[in-house]
Amino acid sequence: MPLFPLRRIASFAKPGHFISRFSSPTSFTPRRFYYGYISDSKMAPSLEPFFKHGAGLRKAVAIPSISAQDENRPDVVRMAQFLADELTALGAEVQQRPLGKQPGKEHLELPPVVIARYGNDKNKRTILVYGHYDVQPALKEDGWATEPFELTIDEKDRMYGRGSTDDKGPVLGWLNVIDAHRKAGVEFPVNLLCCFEGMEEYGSEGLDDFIQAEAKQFFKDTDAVCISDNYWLGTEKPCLTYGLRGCNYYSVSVEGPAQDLHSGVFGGSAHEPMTDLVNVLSKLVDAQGNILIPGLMDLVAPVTEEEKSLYGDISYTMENLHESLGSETGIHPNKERTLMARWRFPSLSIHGVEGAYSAPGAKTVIPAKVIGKFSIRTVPNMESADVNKLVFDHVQAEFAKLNSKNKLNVWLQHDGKWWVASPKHWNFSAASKAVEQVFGVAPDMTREGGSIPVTLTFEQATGKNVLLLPMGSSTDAAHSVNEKLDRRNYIEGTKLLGAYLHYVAEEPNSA
Ligand SMILES: C[C@H](N)C(=O)N[C@@H](Cc1c[nH]cn1)C(=O)O
Ligand SMILES: [Zn+2]
Ligand SMILES: [Zn+2]
Repeated sequence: MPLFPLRRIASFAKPGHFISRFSSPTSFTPRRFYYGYISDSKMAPSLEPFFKHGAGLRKAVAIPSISAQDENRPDVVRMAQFLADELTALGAEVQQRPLGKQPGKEHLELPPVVIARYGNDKNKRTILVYGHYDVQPALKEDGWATEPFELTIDEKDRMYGRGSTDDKGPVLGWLNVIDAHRKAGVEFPVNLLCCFEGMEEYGSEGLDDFIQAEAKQFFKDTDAVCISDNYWLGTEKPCLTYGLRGCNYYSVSVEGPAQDLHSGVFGGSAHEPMTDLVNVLSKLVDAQGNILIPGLMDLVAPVTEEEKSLYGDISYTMENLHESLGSETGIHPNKERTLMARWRFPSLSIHGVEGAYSAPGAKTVIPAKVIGKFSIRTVPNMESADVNKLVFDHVQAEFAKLNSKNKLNVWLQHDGKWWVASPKHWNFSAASKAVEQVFGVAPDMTREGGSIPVTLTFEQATGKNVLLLPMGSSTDAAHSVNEKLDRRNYIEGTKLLGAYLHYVAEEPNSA
């Protein structure tokens, strides 16, 4: 790896250099835009029209690419086109690959996978980066302080908007890195393959088969994989992530009456679906987070003494937990147990009920059919089929105890496997050096409580090491109201992705 690009990237890591031009709209001129230094003192509080991909994040957030809502499918497709156009303008070879019909919703076409290649030099390593361009649902009336699909920057440089941290900010981070190298005239250190999907928040429908099929085709040159789609443990210290929990997502429906009923007329004389459902849901998990499904915890691999010893050194405090919760309602008394609950043990969450009255005001209706939704985050060594059997048997058994004449159905909506990798690989060493360069600290090695279903697929299909390199922080509220990405994380995170690619280029092969 020639020294020159690394020197350039070292200066790129210092405040005030080219990435910071996107924080200085007032001093923007085309001449200075060309890799020009703009002093920090001129930083303006807003991200308005500066540098293409700062503006790009605003445009991306404005597209409500909600994969879970059928009516937003055209927006998801529009978002794919947006990314494809941006990548093409940056000089990448881009394809939008169809994935066919959505299983169970055959009237809907799955959104395309956007794949791209930037560089094709046999003497360079090839890094495959994955991200997703779909987002969770969001409505202003859910409690957002601002419009969810309008990037809004406050006085503390927090950039609010659905998808800002999960995962449009990180995806655009990769594009920013390409753009910055082109503008700076710095040779790109690796060949980059991109794989950006539009169904991650709905269980990555269709992507596994695509990755398997392309492993020896489009992805064949891959030397390592990097995914930026999770979060730091706190707000100050970056981390590298080597594990994820899996996710089995279930629906349970209860139905009886032919239509909704007047509760004054029929209350007390008919079995009520909502009452049955609430009873069944209450038998899944207790208030301390203990899963009540018999046999489920027996599937979990025992925690070793060596593993336990890793938790003490992680930079995390109960204050970090409280800050990201926005309250002091954590279950466990200390950081070790809290982190184990998040990374090492399964959890069961109840997400909502379809068909139940949820608008403000008092409506005295008995819903005729309700569908409860819950998911289980899985960990080693839980196999999806075993989990499903225990869940289905338990739900049916609890329903039977109610002696209700209603009808219950329970089914799996989607599942994704847990993943744990070895961080002793050049991919992780390169990222660790990049963190030290950009942030001046060694990263924590973490696992993540959330799920990225295709991580394991990439590992198995390519046979290569996978690294998770997060950009956002613990207070970003991904999936929640007021999701945000701090401008600092966006800027420094973009530098981190760029520095990582330079270290990848010079890191020796792992033993
Ligand atoms: C960690 C990642 N950014 C994420 O949010 N993943 C989702 C994936 C998922 C699984 N089932 C449905 N979506 C998550 O962990 O909820
Ligand atoms: Zn995500
Ligand atoms: Zn997500």
